[in-house]
Amino acid sequence: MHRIIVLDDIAQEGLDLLDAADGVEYEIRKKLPVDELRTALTQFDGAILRSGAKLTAEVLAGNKRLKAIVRAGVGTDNIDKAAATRQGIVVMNTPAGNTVSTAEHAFALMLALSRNIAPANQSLIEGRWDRKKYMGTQLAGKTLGIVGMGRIGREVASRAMAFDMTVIAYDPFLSDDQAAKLGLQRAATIEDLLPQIDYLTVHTPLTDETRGLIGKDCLAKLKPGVRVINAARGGIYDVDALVEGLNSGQIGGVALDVYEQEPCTDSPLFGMPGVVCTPHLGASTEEAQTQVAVEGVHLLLNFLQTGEIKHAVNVAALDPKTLEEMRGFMDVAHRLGLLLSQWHGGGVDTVKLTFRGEITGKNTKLLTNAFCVGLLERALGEEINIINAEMMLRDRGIELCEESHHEMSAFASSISADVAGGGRTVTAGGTLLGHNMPRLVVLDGHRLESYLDGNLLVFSHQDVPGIIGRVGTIFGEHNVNIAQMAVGRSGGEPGGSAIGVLNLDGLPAQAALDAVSAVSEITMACVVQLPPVGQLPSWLQ
Ligand SMILES: NC(=O)c1ccc[n+]([C@@H]2O[C@H](COP(=O)([O-])OP(=O)(O)OC[C@H]3O[C@@H](n4cnc5c(N)ncnc54)[C@H](O)[C@@H]3O)[C@@H](O)[C@H]2O)c1
Ligand SMILES: O=C(O)CC[C@@H](O)C(=O)O
Repeated sequence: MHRIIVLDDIAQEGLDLLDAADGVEYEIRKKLPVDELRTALTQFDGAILRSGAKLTAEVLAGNKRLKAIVRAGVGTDNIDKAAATRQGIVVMNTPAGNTVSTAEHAFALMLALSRNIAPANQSLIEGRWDRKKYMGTQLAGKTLGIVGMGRIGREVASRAMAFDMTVIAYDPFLSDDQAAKLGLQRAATIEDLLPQIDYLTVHTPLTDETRGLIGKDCLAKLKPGVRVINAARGGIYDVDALVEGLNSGQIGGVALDVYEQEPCTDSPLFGMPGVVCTPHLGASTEEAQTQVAVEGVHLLLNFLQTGEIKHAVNVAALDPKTLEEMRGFMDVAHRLGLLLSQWHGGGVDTVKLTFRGEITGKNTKLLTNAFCVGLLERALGEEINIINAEMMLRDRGIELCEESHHEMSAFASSISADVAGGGRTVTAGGTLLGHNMPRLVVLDGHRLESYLDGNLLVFSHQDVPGIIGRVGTIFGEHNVNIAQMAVGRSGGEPGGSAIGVLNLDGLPAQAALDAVSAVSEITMACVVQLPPVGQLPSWLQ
């Protein structure tokens, strides 16, 4: 049974889907204090929320059950994504469901500012007929500056053009070609845009870069009387600068839907002339809320029931078809990680992964993540999965580098990994035979073909006659059956170094290992434990 917690109001259509889903139960728990929220979250597999609940690092700390968080909406700034990633929790959003509603709200705010809708309404209901006082400006013929030309920015732009406005936009990802296709002008920098516009609207996420993006310096570059709108995130405009600009007349009007701290019932801007504010209503339409709730619930159910990852903001997407295609090689990568963590022995500083052949045409990030899980899971146990593995590795100061070479080696596709640290570098290469037969094909420069399956004895030795026989005898004496055996020599010539890999039916006793290690030609021997072939970790099933 998958348990889902609903942390904010979501549309009934979304709840109906939860009611109808097999093997799912849900609880609606809103506005929980931090301690209760932390405890509650430990009892659920998935969570769905809007912008009300705050999933901080503190709230997620120590949670071993939660696997997915879905934001029914766009902005995920109320979720600590680094903390979620570290705990292996996938965070997904519904990027497009409220785009049009939010663009329309930004536009409504722009119109409200231009025609003094809010103060004129207030004055009328207070008994005055102030037609002269509320003289407005028309939008046609004016220039709108848009910072952030993603989904919402583009919808605002097309509406502005329909109102006969000129649009100038700044977005680091907007090219001249795209701007031309959209019928607008591209500004190379925000500073270039500011002196040319009559209205300014921002449609960026709140990031370290956009926090305080429009502050005193920027506002000073505006034409006097410019009207500014924010239906993106509080914090993008500097509120003190807005107050100062309104007082000096540099700014003609301010419309806000969003605030640095929400809920926000107190702001120096509230009540100032020329200010109109709404309580984060951009996405509050029936249409948007139905879309984000339905899409969000589908995302959560699909993830919990099939492992599909779509619209994730902290990991690569993983749909069932890709998982099916990649499962075999992800299994190889995971087994190589497990093997090298045991063969290296610990104290890893760097990891280099090389992908060759056909597999490079696929999403090799999945292979990287699967390898990292294998490398770390003996140390970190069930806490690690393909969502958090790379971050966990980097958090431990381990450098990771990945290379892809389209040309094939001896195999249609192969993965090789170099793991270095503490003065020792170990290398393993693997491939997949058929759909589900993972093979080790190189170990520390020695070519071989060994099953990546179950308990292995790996031993490096001098390539002289009699070694295999002696190891076989020792294991015979200790009643350990050898199921398969592979030996590889460096350079292919006899007499150099060699590596043996034995697949054992059981784990050898320490006395057997000591006896093997005591053979003078054996330089190193180690038992490597891998899952039996066909036994997949939960994230690969
Ligand atoms: N008021 C609401 O209810 C409401 C509803 C939906 C979304 N939002 C907010 O609107 C934001 C935008 O939503 P979207 O769907 O258009 O997102 P989006 O990802 O499609 O677009 C964001 C754009 O901002 C650009 N950008 C990022 N940093 C920038 C910078 N420093 N300068 C200029 N451009 C920059 C990006 O390149 C991208 O094109 C969301 O992040 C969310 O916070 C608010
Ligand atoms: O949940 C809401 O209504 C706010 C949504 C909006 O801010 C978003 O980022 O999608």
